[in-house]
Amino acid sequence: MRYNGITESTRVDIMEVVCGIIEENQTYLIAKRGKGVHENIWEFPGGKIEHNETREEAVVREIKEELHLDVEVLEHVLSVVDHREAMDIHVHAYRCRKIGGSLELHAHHEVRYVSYQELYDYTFEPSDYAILDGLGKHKASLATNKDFS
Ligand SMILES: Nc1nc2c([nH]c(=O)n2[C@H]2C[C@H](O)[C@@H](COP(=O)(O)OP(=O)(O)OP(=O)(O)O)O2)c(=O)[nH]1
Ligand SMILES: [Mg+2]
Repeated sequence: MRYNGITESTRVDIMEVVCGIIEENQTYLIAKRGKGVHENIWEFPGGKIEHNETREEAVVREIKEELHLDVEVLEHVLSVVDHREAMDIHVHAYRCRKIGGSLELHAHHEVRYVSYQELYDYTFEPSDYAILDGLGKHKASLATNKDFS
């Protein structure tokens, strides 16, 4: 069978995932994955986009479900593609700000707020290092914007 000119054997499924980079006082929230797939890997909280929701809505929902925090999405930072054997994972990363809620861990073993430099001391999903680099570039451009404090 063919899908848009691509044979079935080469067709790659795509999983669309969002994650939120929650900033607080020049630090960023990272979370250590709990029991299940990729346990103990550090990540930015998030997950799969559901039908009929925007990426921004998915960030807000996932962070509420996983950490019981209310966040406001500030802006898109970067989207990366992780080519896995079974599928391609598209990860869309957004800067966020906490606006409410009290931390509860529903999907992770632990969270930490760390500085930008400290992020590189942790083991993330391979594709997340591109997000760290993108965040660095984003920070640099924001620093030149006087409207950003
Ligand atoms: N949450 C999150 N997932 C990431 C990141 N980078 C990355 O490659 N992924 C991958 C890991 C997973 O294979 C995939 C799906 O994310 P997830 O496991 O958090 O999805 P979810 O919260 O919807 O999980 P579930 O309800 O299906 O248990 O995305 C990241 O920074 N944050
Ligand atoms: Mg998740």
